[in-house]
Amino acid sequence: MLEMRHVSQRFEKDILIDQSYIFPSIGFIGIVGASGCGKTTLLYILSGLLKPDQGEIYFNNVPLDQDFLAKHVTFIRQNNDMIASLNVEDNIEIGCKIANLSGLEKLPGIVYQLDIKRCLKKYPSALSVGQRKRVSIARSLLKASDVILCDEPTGALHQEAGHEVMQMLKKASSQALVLIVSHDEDLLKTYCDEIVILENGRLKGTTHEAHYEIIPERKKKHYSLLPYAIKEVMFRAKRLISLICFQIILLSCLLFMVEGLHGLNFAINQSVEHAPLKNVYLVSRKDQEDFRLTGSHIRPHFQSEYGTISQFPETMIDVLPENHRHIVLKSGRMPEKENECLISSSLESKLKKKNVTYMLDKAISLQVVGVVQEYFFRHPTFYLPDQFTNQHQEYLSSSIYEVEGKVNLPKDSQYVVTNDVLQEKENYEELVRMGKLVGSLFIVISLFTSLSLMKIVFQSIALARKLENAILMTLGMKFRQLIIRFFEEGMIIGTLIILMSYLCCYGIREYIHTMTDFIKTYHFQLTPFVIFYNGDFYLAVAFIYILLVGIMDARGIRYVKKNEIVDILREED
Ligand SMILES: Nc1ncnc2c1ncn2[C@@H]1O[C@H](COP(=O)(O)OP(=O)(O)OP(=O)(O)O)[C@@H](O)[C@H]1O
Repeated sequence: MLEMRHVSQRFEKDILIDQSYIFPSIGFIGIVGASGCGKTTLLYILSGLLKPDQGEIYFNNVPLDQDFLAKHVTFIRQNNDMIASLNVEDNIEIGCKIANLSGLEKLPGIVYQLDIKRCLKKYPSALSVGQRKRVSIARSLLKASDVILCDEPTGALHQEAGHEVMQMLKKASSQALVLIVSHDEDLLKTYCDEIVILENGRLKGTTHEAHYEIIPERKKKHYSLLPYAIKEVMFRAKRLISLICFQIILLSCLLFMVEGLHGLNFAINQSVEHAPLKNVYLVSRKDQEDFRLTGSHIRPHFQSEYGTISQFPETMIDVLPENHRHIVLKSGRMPEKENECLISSSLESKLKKKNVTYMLDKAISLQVVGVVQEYFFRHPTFYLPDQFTNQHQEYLSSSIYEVEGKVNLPKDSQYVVTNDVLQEKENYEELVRMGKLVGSLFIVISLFTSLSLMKIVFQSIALARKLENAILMTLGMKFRQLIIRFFEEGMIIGTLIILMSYLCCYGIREYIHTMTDFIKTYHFQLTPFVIFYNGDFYLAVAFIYILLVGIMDARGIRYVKKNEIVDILREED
């Protein structure tokens, strides 16, 4: 039983003046009145969508709460009361799903009764006005609404269809209170049990005796509205496609840049780790004078530059350290005799035969017995064994010493200590640091730009969906549910973008892997599927990004303020 107690409402004029009225629990009641007298406003007040200036509405002697609309009411409007992204079946079921009411199994019977089976998979845009009304009535029947509020349901229908709708509503009124606003008094007189006239803020009709009944609680069933969010995203795909593509390109670039820098760092470290001379320090005096430095793992520097390898005049010649366990050979073995040597892998392809000639004071024949694996640093080098220098003492310097290992280095500050490998590492690291700085700047600027773009797109979509969201609220959707819906949609879009970006990035990596020379040099380490050591980074990026897109989309809720629902609906009317 729906009851008004001392309800007053005023806009520019009085719509309702201290009105108390009791509607019956079931029955078909028509509401008539001059245009602009407030009939639609009365329906909004009775549904709970509009809080009156004064007074209160009671349903079964209880003031309306926020569940009233969802649980007990179906609002049938003259124009649009359907969700464009959902087909007819979803549009009928959504009433129950929003309110978490069971009873979906009744759908086939209701569809048959209203003769809309053929339309079930159609979208609202493909329906006639009459079919739309049938869908709205089906929604109210499926939900077993106690109150059905109809605002000019036959307004846009031709006569025959109007009668059909009235017959259906009449049938529904045997189990519910159907309140119908119409200008067609004859139609109302034909079908309605009673007619109430709204005039000068007063309701003229037969108010009923208070008769409260206990309405048994409807069986609850929890439904997820996520499938509807997915359908909404698909429905808006055309508007989102350019945004999504832009985001994918941007994110792929960012990920690829991070990958590149990360790979570069990795490759540099690996290169240092296995560089033959990584532990060899050259020690000289600041004044360049000769001196004597003795101790374990210390030897005079071999001045290899006094001679060249005849076939490779530009290459470097170094002496292998005593401790060479860290050296990785690509092929062959370590030298065991004085005339055996190693070459770095960048020389391998140029070496025609295993024997080379070292032009020192005389021509010395060397045999290449192994190839040193190179990582990031690529230096065409010949590595001579320690024994070789023993045979050519005249080339040992007395002003530069080679010291293996940091612990053996002299502490005195008059010495100059250098290590080519570490020096090179520092130089490259400096470059990577600069790359990171520029990269971070690029990331911040492009993220800011792309998020601003996203904001504009989401804003325009949210504005276009104002009416649809208001309709969802007339179906009983609560503000909280609407925020979650927006948020879910944003997360779906974010997830889509992230997955596509990772795939795209993975694709680029795979492509680069086909360029073997490049990859040998730069060692890209892309791990888009969050498996390896930088997995945490990708997971964090994905999580933050998806959350951010969800929040940005949820901000669209500000265009559907609770107290503006009625205004949005009125704008459409
Ligand atoms: N939210 C609002 N803000 C300001 N004025 C409003 C608002 N809602 C309704 N009105 C005004 O209240 C009056 C009643 O409007 P309402 O739409 O309820 O009348 P109605 O009887 O349904 O009219 P019609 O029969 O032409 O559809 C109108 O003058 C309208 O402009």
